[in-house]
Amino acid sequence: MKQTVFIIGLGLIGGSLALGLKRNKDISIIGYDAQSQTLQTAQKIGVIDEMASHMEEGAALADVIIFATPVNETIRLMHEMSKWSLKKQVIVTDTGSTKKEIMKAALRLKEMGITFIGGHPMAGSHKSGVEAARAHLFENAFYMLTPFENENKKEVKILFDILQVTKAKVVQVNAVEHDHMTAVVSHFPHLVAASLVHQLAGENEQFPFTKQLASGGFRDLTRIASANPIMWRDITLQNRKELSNQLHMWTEEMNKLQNLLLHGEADEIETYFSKAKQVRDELPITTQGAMFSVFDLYVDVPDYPGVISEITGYLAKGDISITNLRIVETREDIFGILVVSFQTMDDRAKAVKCIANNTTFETYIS
Ligand SMILES: NC(=O)c1ccc[n+]([C@@H]2O[C@H](COP(=O)([O-])OP(=O)(O)OC[C@H]3O[C@@H](n4cnc5c(N)ncnc54)[C@H](O)[C@@H]3O)[C@@H](O)[C@H]2O)c1
Ligand SMILES: O=C(O)C(=O)C[C@]1(C(=O)O)C=C[C@@H](O)C=C1
Repeated sequence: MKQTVFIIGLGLIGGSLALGLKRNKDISIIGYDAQSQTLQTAQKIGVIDEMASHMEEGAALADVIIFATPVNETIRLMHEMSKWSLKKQVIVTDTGSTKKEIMKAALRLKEMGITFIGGHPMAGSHKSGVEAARAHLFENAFYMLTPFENENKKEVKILFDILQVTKAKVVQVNAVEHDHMTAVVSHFPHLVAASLVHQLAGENEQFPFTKQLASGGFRDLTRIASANPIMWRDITLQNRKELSNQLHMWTEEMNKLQNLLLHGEADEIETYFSKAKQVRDELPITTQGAMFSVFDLYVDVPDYPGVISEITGYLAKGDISITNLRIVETREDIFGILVVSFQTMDDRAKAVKCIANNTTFETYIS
């Protein structure tokens, strides 16, 4: 059955969803973005099938409406939506990183008989904008749905089926639990990353060389601080209660560490690091083989048969030896899924050029 999906906000997430959903030939995508340049680019590079000249126009034609806008803007638009004319059976969803406030705003839609199912794909990047959109962004990532409890079972199933083509692992959670869990693994780490960068910036006057020394560790820890500030302003404001609790716990943890250091408690410090290492090493991502050695290269490739031999073929032609090759089956904190290892840094640098010359796949060095 043909379905029309209307996506509002064609940035990294809206654009990636459009590309992912378009793999299903029965889905046609109408798009809208507040930035006319973005809307035109989305049409030009084939992210959407059709442009809506304004939101109500696209909404009236849609079987599914997806808000992929910053979360405060999504709430504002959900209020406006109550004035739009929509298809009777329309399913409305979003991609926002917070869910409690969004579901609160959805109560008004519910009273009007409009089905709203909260959504949040746990995959993304510090990049934003339609140019960064990728059809395969959600492959193997968790995609959380937060319907109203015990309601809309039929519509949840329809949305679940539509999302299957993105190859995400679609799961249902409750909005309050969602905001607690994402505070721990996503929102609070963002505060920490930003604060570490500020701490480095504070060194600039007296020790300007410090920032040049920021290599692997600092860069790994702070990559996410390069993300869109407006998006993160909205997320952290909406989830501020959870973040305040996390901050409180973190402060206690830091005080505990400070004490151990001040008293030179060598054994306890070692135990502290050992426990952290154990938990970190047991995270799904590392058991799935994502550990990297010094000369690993992450190649952001779509999941289709033959893609590995395509890459290794180009490297062989370029006379570049590889020492290992593996697939990372999650996109939760790194971009590429194909990890190619090299014996030397020089080989890896040659591989970056070789892949850029022969493909459009992006490469990353963790
Ligand atoms: N970036 C991530 O890693 C990530 C991951 C999962 C979910 N999310 C969530 O998805 C949503 C979108 O994030 P993104 O990374 O795609 O951001 P983005 O900045 O790449 O894109 C947002 C787009 O929304 C448009 N927009 C803003 N206000 C609008 C309005 N009133 N009407 C129409 N368009 C409007 C912007 O012009 C922009 O093109 C956010 O709610 C975010 O919390 C982000
Ligand atoms: O990989 C990144 O850069 C992200 O920040 C992605 C990330 C995350 O924290 O994991 C960020 C916010 C989203 O709501 C979901 C995913």
